[in-house]
Amino acid sequence: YAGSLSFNFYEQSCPLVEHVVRTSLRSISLTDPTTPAAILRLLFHDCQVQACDGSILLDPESDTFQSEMASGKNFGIRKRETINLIKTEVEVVCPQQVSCADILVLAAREAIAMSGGPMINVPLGRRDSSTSPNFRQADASLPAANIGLDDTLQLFAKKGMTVGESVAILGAHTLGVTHCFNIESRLYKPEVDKIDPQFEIFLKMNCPFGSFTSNTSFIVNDPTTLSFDNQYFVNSLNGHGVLRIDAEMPLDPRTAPFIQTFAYDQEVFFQAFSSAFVKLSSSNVLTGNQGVIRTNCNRLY
Ligand code: HEM
Ligand SMILES: [Ca+2]
Repeated sequence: YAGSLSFNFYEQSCPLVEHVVRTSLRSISLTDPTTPAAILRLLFHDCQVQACDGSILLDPESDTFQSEMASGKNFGIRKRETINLIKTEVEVVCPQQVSCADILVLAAREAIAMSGGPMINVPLGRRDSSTSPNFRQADASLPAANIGLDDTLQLFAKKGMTVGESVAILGAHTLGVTHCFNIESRLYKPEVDKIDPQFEIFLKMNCPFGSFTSNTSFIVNDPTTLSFDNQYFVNSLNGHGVLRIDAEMPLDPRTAPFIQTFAYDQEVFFQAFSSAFVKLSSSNVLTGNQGVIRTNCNRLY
């Protein structure tokens, strides 16, 4: 049967879960301050393939090596092991109660809050996938790095987001980095979107031709890459959007008003982001007795 998500789902079965996720993620982030960015992107990529069901956490099956992580669109995805580490701690206090999918959602909302963003109240009760999507499914479901605005708005409309919420959720790019690999086509292949000439010089200096396979050449997504603030919108208004979508939104009449509002008023951004985050993380999830509660997030059984 399908159940439903609720805000007090673990009140009886695991009242400590939020506390465990919070303290654990905080201590891990002390040793690597880029953890919050990685966790937030990890959540998006989990939710995009099937649903937020922990499928991205599954290791390749030894005989096929065809897990969704084999998709090129998951380039740069990190910290899958962090979720399993937190899961191990949760298993100690409440064995077999909390899904990996919920732990990832809780970790992502802690990642946002600990970086200075809003503390988002998230509904819980997701179940983990009992199947392992392959890289083809991930290829088909994840947006390309050079996706344009129409396709992006369509993608988020499928999660029930308004245009304002779609703009807000991309404010997640207030954290973290983009590897040169992901802007190769923007910089060195004839593309439809125009780059501010000064900024193009900056990008090409940091991502010279031939740097694409390197794991160590990247551009920060906004100047305050460790803070969850509204600088992403200020940055993209100034023509410094790193990805095509970051650059297109301030130029399109459908999205420009939201970019301006969010750049001007961080509180309005935080509110729109919070409702978008709940939609992103609740869409089409497994509940009730669908799916499973994994013991080890990286394995099906
Ligand atoms: C049209 C939709 C989107 C596209 C095309 C897109 C694309 C990308 C790309 C290409 C990167 C760079 C990855 C790398 O090179 O390591 C990135 C980074 C990132 N994205 Fe997105 N993204 C989208 C939506 C989202 C959403 C909805 C979220 C979260 C709610 C998100 C969160 C992040 C974060 C936090 C990073 C930084 C990761 C890190 O530093 O490790 N993105 N995104
Ligand atoms: Ca998934």
